[in-house]
Amino acid sequence: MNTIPVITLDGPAASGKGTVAELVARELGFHYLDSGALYRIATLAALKAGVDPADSEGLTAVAEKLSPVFENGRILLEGEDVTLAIRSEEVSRATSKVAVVPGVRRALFDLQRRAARAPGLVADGRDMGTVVFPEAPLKVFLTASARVRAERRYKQLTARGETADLDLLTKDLEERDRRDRERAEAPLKPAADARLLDTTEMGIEEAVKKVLDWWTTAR
Ligand SMILES: Nc1ncnc2c1ncn2[C@@H]1O[C@H](COP(=O)(O)OP(=O)(O)O)[C@@H](O)[C@H]1O
Ligand SMILES: Nc1ccn([C@@H]2O[C@H](COP(=O)(O)OP(=O)(O)O)[C@@H](O)[C@H]2O)c(=O)n1
Repeated sequence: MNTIPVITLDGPAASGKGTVAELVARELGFHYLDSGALYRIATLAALKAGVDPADSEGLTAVAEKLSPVFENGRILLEGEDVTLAIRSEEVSRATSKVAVVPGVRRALFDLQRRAARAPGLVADGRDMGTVVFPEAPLKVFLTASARVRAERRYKQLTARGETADLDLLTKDLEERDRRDRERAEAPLKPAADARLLDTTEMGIEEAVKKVLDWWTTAR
C-alpha cells in the first residue's frame, strides 16, 4: 500500500462526482482520476473493434491492451481524440454493461492505482472507496435525487449540442444505476466509512467546501 493521500468520491450517475473532484483536486494541488473515463474508453475501444458486448474474454483483451493518452484535458485513443465521443449516451449505456466484466475491472485496476502520485489524488467513480483505494483517509459518497441528476445531465448534454429527452434520460440513468448497484463485482455502494453528501439541494461550491472541510479533519 502506498502512503499517498487519496480522497475518493463515489456515487450514481450525474451526482456531480467529476465536477466536485476536479475542483477539490485543483484547490489542494492534487492529481485527479476520472475512473469512469477509463471504463468509457475501454467500451469505445471495444465498440470500434466490433467486439460483441456479451464476449467477456474479448472485452477483457481490449481493456488489457488499452493505452489512452491524457493530454491537456483531451483524451487520445490510438491517436484519435475521443474526449467527446466517450461522453455520448450510447457509450454511457454500453459502459455499465462492459463494467460488469471482472476481467475488464482487473485490467483497469493497476492503471487506477498508478494514478496515486505525490502530492495526492482525488479519485471519482463507483468503487474508489470500496475496492481501488480502500485505504483512503477520506471517502465521500455523493448522491442527489434521480430527477435532479437527470436534469443536470440533460443540461450538460444539450449545452454541448447533443439532443436529449429528459424522460428517456431519467430512465437510462436509473437503469444504469441499477446495473451498477446490482453487479456482483465492485457494486456501487458507499464504503462502510464513507461520508454521505446529498447535493439534491446543494450547489457545486457548497459541496466542494464540505469535502474540503472534511479533508482538514480526515488525517
Ligand atoms: N451540486 C450541484 N448543483 C448543480 N449542478 C451540479 C452540481 N454538481 C454537479 N452539477 C452539474 O451536473 C452535471 C453533472 O456533473 P458531473 O460532475 O459530470 O457528474 P458525475 O461525474 O457524477 O457524472 C455537470 O454539468 C455539473 O456542472
Ligand atoms: N469506478 C468505476 C467508474 C465507472 N464505472 C462504470 O462506468 C460507467 C460510467 O461512469 P462515469 O463515472 O463516467 O459516469 P457518469 O457518472 O459520469 O454518468 C458507470 O455507469 C459504471 O458502469 C465503474 O463501473 N466503476
